[in-house]
Amino acid sequence: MTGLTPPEGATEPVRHPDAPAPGEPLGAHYDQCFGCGDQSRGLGLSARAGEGVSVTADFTVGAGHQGAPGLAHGGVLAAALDETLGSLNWLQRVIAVTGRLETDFVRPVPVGTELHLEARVTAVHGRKIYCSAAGRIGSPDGPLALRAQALFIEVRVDHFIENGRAEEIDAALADPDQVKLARAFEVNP
Ligand SMILES: CCCCCCCC/C=C\CCCCCCCC(=O)SCCNC(=O)CCNC(=O)[C@H](O)C(C)(C)COP(=O)(O)OP(=O)(O)OC[C@H]1O[C@@H](n2cnc3c(N)ncnc32)[C@H](O)[C@@H]1OP(=O)(O)O
Repeated sequence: MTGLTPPEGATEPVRHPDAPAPGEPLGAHYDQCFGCGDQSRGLGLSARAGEGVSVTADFTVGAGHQGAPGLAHGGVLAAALDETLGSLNWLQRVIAVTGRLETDFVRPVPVGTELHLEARVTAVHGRKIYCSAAGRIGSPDGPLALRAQALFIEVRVDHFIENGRAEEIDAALADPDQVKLARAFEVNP
């Protein structure tokens, strides 16, 4: 029992009526995010809305992402999967954080690789959002390098306000664009 199998009574995911159209870039949820933000040491990952409750994202493995010589670090690849899965929030207009992430590393990923990621929600049960993701080398149809199953848990904005370091939370709360973005996720139809 891994906690990654949707229980009886789980339902199909619902695409929010105001979700970005398929192909539309999702942008960063926070400019200091390691995954999608504007950080020199980050992944610089850019995600786009897909069909249904799915997203795609591209990420180029840089020299700063190595584990073994010339190869991507597994933790960095897991972070890229995590970020892509996190982008599914935009399609559902709920805020959710990773509870569990199980990753299969299927083949090594060399530095310089353009990794094409895809993630989708498979089922929802209360606050629990069951998702899967994959990463392919070179093109969306390229060789499979990564596979993941995940459980995200829906939270309120207060999750960040109560738990984040005061310095960054105060700055985020003083930024009207950031507040607007965060609150938009909490208004459901
Ligand atoms: C204006 C200022 C603010 C600005 C805000 C900015 C906008 C933000 C927008 C978007 C942000 C998205 C960011 C995406 C980034 C990429 C994704 C990440 O990396 S997220 C970071 C890594 N993850 C964590 O840090 C979670 C740490 N964990 C926790 O905080 C808690 O454990 C949490 C919230 C996950 C659950 O805690 P509970 O107290 O709320 O709920 P309980 O009752 O424990 O769990 C609910 C249900 O889920 C199951 N569950 C929880 N964790 C599980 C696990 N690991 N495996 C299996 N089941 C689990 C439980 O068994 C329970 O199930 P049953 O309802 O009883 O059936």
